[in-house]
Amino acid sequence: MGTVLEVTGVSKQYRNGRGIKDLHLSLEQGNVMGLIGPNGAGKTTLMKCITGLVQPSGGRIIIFGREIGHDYKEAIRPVGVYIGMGTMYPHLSPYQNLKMALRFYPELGDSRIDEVLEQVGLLQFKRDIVSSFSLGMNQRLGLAAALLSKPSLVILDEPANGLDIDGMLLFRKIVEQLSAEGVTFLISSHLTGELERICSHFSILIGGELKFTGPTESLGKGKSIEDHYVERLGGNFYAPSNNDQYDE
Ligand SMILES: Nc1ncnc2c1ncn2[C@@H]1O[C@H](COP(=O)(O)OP(=O)(O)OP(=O)(O)O)[C@@H](O)[C@H]1O
Repeated sequence: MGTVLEVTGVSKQYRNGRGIKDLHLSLEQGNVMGLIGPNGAGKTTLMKCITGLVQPSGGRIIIFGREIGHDYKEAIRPVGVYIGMGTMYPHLSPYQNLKMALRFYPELGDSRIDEVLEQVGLLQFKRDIVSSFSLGMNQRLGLAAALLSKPSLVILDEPANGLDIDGMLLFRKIVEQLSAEGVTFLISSHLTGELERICSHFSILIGGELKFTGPTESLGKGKSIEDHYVERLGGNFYAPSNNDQYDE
């Protein structure tokens, strides 16, 4: 088993001073890493840095031995990503959206679209218009898009939000099956109970700083991820500021 992702001293400071500070994280092949933290902790920012959607202010990110700052195209090739809604064209169907994404993977045929839509339970809605989709259906489609290229590292930002019970079971099954085949996952979520079921490892991010990273089995007997998280907060429940200014 090799190292898939190495995040070394990664920081991102937005102009409003917020962001993430000096994060160190490492994922081995087949790991399912859950990323938890309060609203505004920096989970999405970290994922955006890893996938090159945001330029870090410092540090190094290496995916399968390739540094994304130097060799972005090759480093990102084995990565499947779903970071939030709004990445699909709403006036197009799932088929049309995925067909566009498939252009970057000439080795994969059209049948791959049906395969991933089937996997996430959306095949019957293949020709519907995405703008008619519910939150859960959008989440399923995002997961399908992330899996389309048969990635070796899958990065999912709050993929379980809005999923119904069937969707949750499907999601769990997909993660279990693929990780058993050696696919590595980084998944952010507020659903700690769900993460406990699927994650081999978890990390806690609070106020842009990593407070814990380690195997789920290192939780003490009878202790949940939520207990661990509350301990790390040290009773200081975090309230995100309401004067967010969005800039790079
Ligand atoms: N483009 C931006 N410009 C300025 N500040 C930003 C930007 N994006 C995020 N931030 C700030 O950086 C911090 C981390 O945000 P981020 O979205 O990474 O948190 P998160 O952990 O994903 O939160 P949530 O659980 O609410 O999705 C927040 O304080 C947020 O306001």
